[in-house]
Amino acid sequence: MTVPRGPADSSRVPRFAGPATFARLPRLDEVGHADVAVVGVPFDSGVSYRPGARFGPSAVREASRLLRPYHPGLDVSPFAAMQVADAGDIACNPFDIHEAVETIDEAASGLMEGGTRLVTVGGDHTIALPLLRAAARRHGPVALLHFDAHLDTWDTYFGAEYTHGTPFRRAVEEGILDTEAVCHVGTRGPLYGKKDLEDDRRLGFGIVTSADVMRRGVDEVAGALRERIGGRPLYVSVDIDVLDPAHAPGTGTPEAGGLTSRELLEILRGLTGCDIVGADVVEVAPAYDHAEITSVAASHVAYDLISLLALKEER
Ligand SMILES: N=C(N)NCCCC(=O)O
Ligand SMILES: [Zn+2]
Ligand SMILES: [Zn+2]
Repeated sequence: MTVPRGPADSSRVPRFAGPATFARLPRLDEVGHADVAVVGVPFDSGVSYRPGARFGPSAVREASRLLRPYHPGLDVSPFAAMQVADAGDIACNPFDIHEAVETIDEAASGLMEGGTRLVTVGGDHTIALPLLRAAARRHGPVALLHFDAHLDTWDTYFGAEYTHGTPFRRAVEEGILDTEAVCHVGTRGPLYGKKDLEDDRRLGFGIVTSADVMRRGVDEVAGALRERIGGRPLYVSVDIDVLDPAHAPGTGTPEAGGLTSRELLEILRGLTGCDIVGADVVEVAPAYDHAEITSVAASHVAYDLISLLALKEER
């Protein structure tokens, strides 16, 4: 039997028919081994404000039905260049965050055996910590590009160490990030105090704010990021709230003054040549969405990340 590859043929099966996998790709159990697996983590017990990101993975899969096989901006057909499959969802405990973090780490590590790279769809930002642990176990401390309205380097909320506002402080404490190359992109909005920024700087992070992107432009920003990252193994974490609420209303902690989806996609496309070892797209909360604005944006972000991985495969 031939192993399926790439999306179902949309001239034979309408895009809107059948159960949703990401981009109508085959399931991992149908292909055996994948170069890249898209995996959902329907977990949102770490949120500090609006809940609902547990429904992100299924919303992003639904919104990804219209993605097409060729990426003109990057000149690549990602699903032809490599085997990309949908690994389904990691089922984790919604009542016990510590257990969920362990489950995500173990499941991600299992999926990465044999060299599969993961593009994970959340879920709230808590999940980045176990995903980084799994990435670092395989690659050593990784460089991090973190697209977000928020720093997510706060210490604790209500005494809790694992929340969607704290994954990157934990990651630095654990030594799983290469702090020579860790950077937030798109941050903005009110903070708890000036100390948030001082702590963040002390942890090693660079910041390109949302306003910096507007003033400097996407090409200059992407060039500077590329230079800082160099040849290091790179993890890319995209909190969809990096986008302006006009471009991504369906999220839990929206902040005015964000990136456009065009700016975000163009910065990502500027990362060609970086050694991306894993990525996530998190914080899509479909209950606050309209007309799939947010889940369509997230599906395109995931598609661009997969396309960058495909370019790496082609070289
Ligand atoms: N959306 C994420 N990941 N974090 C937001 C935390 C903001 C706060 O609770 O103040
Ligand atoms: Zn955020
Ligand atoms: Zn975040």
